[in-house]
Amino acid sequence: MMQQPGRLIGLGVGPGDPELITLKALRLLRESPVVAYFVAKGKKGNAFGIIEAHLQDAQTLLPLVYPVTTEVLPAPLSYEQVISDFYDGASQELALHLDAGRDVAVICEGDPFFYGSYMYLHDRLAERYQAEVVPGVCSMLGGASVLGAPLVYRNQSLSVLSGVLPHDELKRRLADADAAVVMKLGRNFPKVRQVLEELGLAQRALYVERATMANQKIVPLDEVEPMSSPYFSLIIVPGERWQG
Ligand SMILES: C[C@@]1(CC(=O)O)C2=NC(=C\c3[nH]c(c(CCC(=O)O)c3CC(=O)O)Cc3[nH]c(c(CC(=O)O)c3CCC(=O)O)/C=C3\N/C(=C\2)[C@@H](CCC(=O)O)[C@]3(C)CC(=O)O)/[C@H]1CCC(=O)O
Ligand SMILES: C[S@@+](CC[C@H](N)C(=O)[O-])C[C@H]1O[C@@H](n2cnc3c(N)ncnc32)[C@H](O)[C@@H]1O
Repeated sequence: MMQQPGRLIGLGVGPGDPELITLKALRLLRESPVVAYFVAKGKKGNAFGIIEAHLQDAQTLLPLVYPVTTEVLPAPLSYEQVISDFYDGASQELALHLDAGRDVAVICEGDPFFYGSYMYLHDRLAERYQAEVVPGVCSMLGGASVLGAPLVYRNQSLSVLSGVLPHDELKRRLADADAAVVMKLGRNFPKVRQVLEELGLAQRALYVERATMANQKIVPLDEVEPMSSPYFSLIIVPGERWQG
């Protein structure tokens, strides 16, 4: 008899506070024989840190270690190729478990479909295997909560922007936004702050590092040390308050 393949599960575990995991994610995490997680070299993994207290001895752990995050690659290696090969390899590793009938939960910090690496596994595997995605509280909502910043009132629209965007592109989009969230700061921080200053938005903008995590830090935007901003930080420009 053919072995019934396992399920691929993209499991959002929330932005950091272990209590911000959903009941459904917790149940599926406990039921999954294999737990995979993305992690930067030499680090513990943010998603892993959120759920590790719930793991049981019988579960197989599958760390998927990024070959590169911020390092400059020597020619002829390109970031896109190295990352694409990495996702190919990770998908094959997962497929071995799925083919053997084992469910694999890929735990994701925040939400899996919101800038999560899980998306690249999903794109490679979801046509071949049954895939289930459990949404998580994403970082911008965790950030808005700890900053005490209502995001959008009434008919305002929210722009979610990547700090990786070039200066002019970021400026054009921010100039048009009622309210905005800028993700992926890290080395992009000085450029993002510069744009906010040029637009006169710096006073309204709020900055948080590792929102809801134990080492969360909220710093006034003009006091952030430019080169110390971690990748896990974001800026919120809340919508103008509506006197309802
Ligand atoms: C190149 C760069 C640019 C960019 O963001 O575009 C980038 N990651 C950078 C840095 C960085 N990444 C991480 C750390 C350690 C953080 C720490 O632990 O403190 C650091 C910083 C460091 O190493 O110092 C870990 C990490 N990365 C992702 C997750 C979440 C997840 O996997 O869900 C986690 C946490 C896993 C966990 O721990 O739970 C996910 C993504 N990161 C991607 C790209 C995309 C994948 C590649 C692709 O497909 O292109 C994707 C999927 C986002 C996407 O799709 O856009 C940027 C350089 C910016 C710069 O120049 O400063
Ligand atoms: C690869 S994306 C992952 C997003 C995640 N899947 C989510 O749902 O929020 C990484 C970016 O999310 C933001 N981020 C994730 N978690 C964060 C947190 N706890 N506090 C602040 N920013 C966070 C940062 O801007 C970071 O550069």
